[in-house]
Amino acid sequence: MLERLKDSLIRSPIIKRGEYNYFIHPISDGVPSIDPHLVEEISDYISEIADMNVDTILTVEAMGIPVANALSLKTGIPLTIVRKRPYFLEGEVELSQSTGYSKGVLYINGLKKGDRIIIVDDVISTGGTLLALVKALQTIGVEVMDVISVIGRGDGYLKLRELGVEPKILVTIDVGEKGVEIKNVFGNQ
Ligand SMILES: O=P(O)(O)OC[C@H]1O[C@H](OP(=O)(O)OP(=O)(O)O)[C@H](O)[C@@H]1O
Ligand SMILES: Nc1nc2[nH]cnc2c(=O)[nH]1
Repeated sequence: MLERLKDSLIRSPIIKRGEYNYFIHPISDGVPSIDPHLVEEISDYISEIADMNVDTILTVEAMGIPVANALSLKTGIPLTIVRKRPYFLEGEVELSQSTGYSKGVLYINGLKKGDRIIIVDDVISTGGTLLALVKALQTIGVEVMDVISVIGRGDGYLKLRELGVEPKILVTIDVGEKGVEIKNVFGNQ
């Protein structure tokens, strides 16, 4: 399972962002191009393992969008995108995001107390993005039914356990200067 994802990951080129070994992959970067069959393989798999009894699929700009949109089209569930710029709408929630190589601010619009959602993102590394996002969602009173990341590296995902969330990571990798190795595939117990 997830053969296209695994095969494409082990071919990912690595660049340095400071000291950080950054892998470049279509799902996380849109580079060189995104194979729709790869996106379909991933969104099909997510629809089978996630709680899809939700009001909306939530993703984070930018690279969570291709997979989350495919899942939305497949299930007919609306897509909500957390943006990197404000809209100043009533109830907009601002949160700061940090990753292994960047810091930023995110803005949530369109969610209200009691909404049931799943979060779909492309990568979890330090866990900084999803930790801040889940904390903000919990203050709104949104019910986070599942957190899915297509790709996982490092142990940052453990931070989410402080919030009572166990993310479902489809493929866990190791990233060295030489390349990407597959560590685990979700469901491969
Ligand atoms: O677990 P973390 O260390 O937080 O890293 C994961 C985040 O990094 C990437 O986002 P980025 O802000 O690089 O933006 P992009 O999606 O626009 O590439 C990715 O889309 C995740 O949201
Ligand atoms: N493409 C990509 N996205 C990331 N997000 C966090 N770490 C990484 C990485 O190494 N590569």
